[in-house]
Amino acid sequence: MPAEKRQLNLNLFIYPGGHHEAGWRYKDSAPERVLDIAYYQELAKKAEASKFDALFFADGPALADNIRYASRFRLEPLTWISALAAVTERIGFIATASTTYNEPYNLARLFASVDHLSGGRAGWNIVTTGDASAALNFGFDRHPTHADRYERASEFVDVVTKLWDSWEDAALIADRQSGIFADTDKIHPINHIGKYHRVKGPLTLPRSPQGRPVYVQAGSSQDGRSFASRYAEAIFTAHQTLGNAQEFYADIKARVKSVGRNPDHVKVLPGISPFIGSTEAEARALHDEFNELTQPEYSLHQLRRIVDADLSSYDLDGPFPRELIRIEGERGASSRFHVVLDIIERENPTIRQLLHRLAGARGHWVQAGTPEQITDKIQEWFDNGAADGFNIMPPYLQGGFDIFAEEVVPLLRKRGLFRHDYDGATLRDHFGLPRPENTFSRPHRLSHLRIGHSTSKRYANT
Ligand SMILES: Cc1cc2nc3c(=O)[nH]c(=O)nc-3n(C[C@H](O)[C@H](O)[C@H](O)COP(=O)(O)O)c2cc1C
Repeated sequence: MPAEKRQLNLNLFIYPGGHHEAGWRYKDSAPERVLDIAYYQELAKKAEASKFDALFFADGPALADNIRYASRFRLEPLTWISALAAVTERIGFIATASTTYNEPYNLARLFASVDHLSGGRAGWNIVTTGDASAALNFGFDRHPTHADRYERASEFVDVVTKLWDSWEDAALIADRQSGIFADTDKIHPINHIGKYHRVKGPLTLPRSPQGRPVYVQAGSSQDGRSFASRYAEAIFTAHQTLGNAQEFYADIKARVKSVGRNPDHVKVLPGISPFIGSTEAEARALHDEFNELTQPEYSLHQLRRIVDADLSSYDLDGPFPRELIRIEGERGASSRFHVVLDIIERENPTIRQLLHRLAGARGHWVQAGTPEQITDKIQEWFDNGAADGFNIMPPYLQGGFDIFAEEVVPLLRKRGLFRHDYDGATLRDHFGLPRPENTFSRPHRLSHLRIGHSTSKRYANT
């Protein structure tokens, strides 16, 4: 039997008004529905009918500071996905949550609850939060540095992992006859004392269907890559060229291998925002139509956030003043800054051209073409060591997704690149990821467990 052909993983990445910054203004958008659960339930059902792996929701714990011009409010993702899991059966849900502005115990409970209630369909996009203004919502004077945020993130994930393992799989018995509901010998405190967190445990509920929700990571800096190689099972990333995406893909897979993990168990998923037309000219005209709807005040503000240069007094149709950009410090550590710098150096755009390049998807790959051309591009990256799948980022909703589902998905199937139906029931099944062993159940941890055992008895009696 020939080995089964490698399959793409596809997530629908949802921004309420679509990914193009002016998407909410497009005539076929529905900005009046962006707080209506039925709107997202329709989308989730459509993505499930197309057999997508998951829906993905970004987040940050602060209001975007230019909400005047863009549909960039933020619903809380775990609340959001709970309501979507209730009306779907197979599709996964990936919710973003910050390790800088949460506590591990609360977050472990939230995700474990969603994983249980959805039957094993939860994923966690682990972010450290780039938006410094979030600090002011949590009683801090200052946003921690890039390095400190990643250091805290590592300890945070270690704690959450231990909490998710604190009930062994066999701990839940519910035996009417004996009257034993749970085997307390199989429920362990974690007794974590670290630099950032002190957590006794155990968690308030049994191990979840997937063992742990799928660990997703979305930072591509050096710190981000090293974090990803240790923890991530799927990686979201933004690239503009095949070459850059290949470099990232090869680097991540090598790092994963070097820490003794299986590179096939870490899916690299760049973003693509497709403008689709029945001819290339029609697709380009559609893209132009969106760019006409952009508002320079918003676009300049967005650019300033990435490159920290004030361009408001410059002629938008003049050359981009490269000399304003400084690479050192925090900014130089951020991967999105380098994506933008790379566009400036490669394409030498005017300021307006750069604003339009970024308006589509904030530095993600924007492609305008026929369904055939979009399919070719996806296949090119998939076949040439640049991607295991993609975050599909429709420029507007819902039509921007509908056309991808109706026109591109069938072509991907025809080429044998995408599933006709789900094989399994959980998000891990869709991504081809194993269910992780429980760290408390491993034979070599038995001596440790004995210590935990006596403590767990104490816990049980209090
Ligand atoms: C597809 C994608 C989605 C992301 N979603 C979020 C998000 O929801 N919240 C967030 O704070 N950062 C998000 N990020 C940003 C990264 O998590 C990270 O903070 C940023 O890239 C800076 O980190 P880095 O310098 O390690 O790349 C996302 C990045 C990508 C590529």
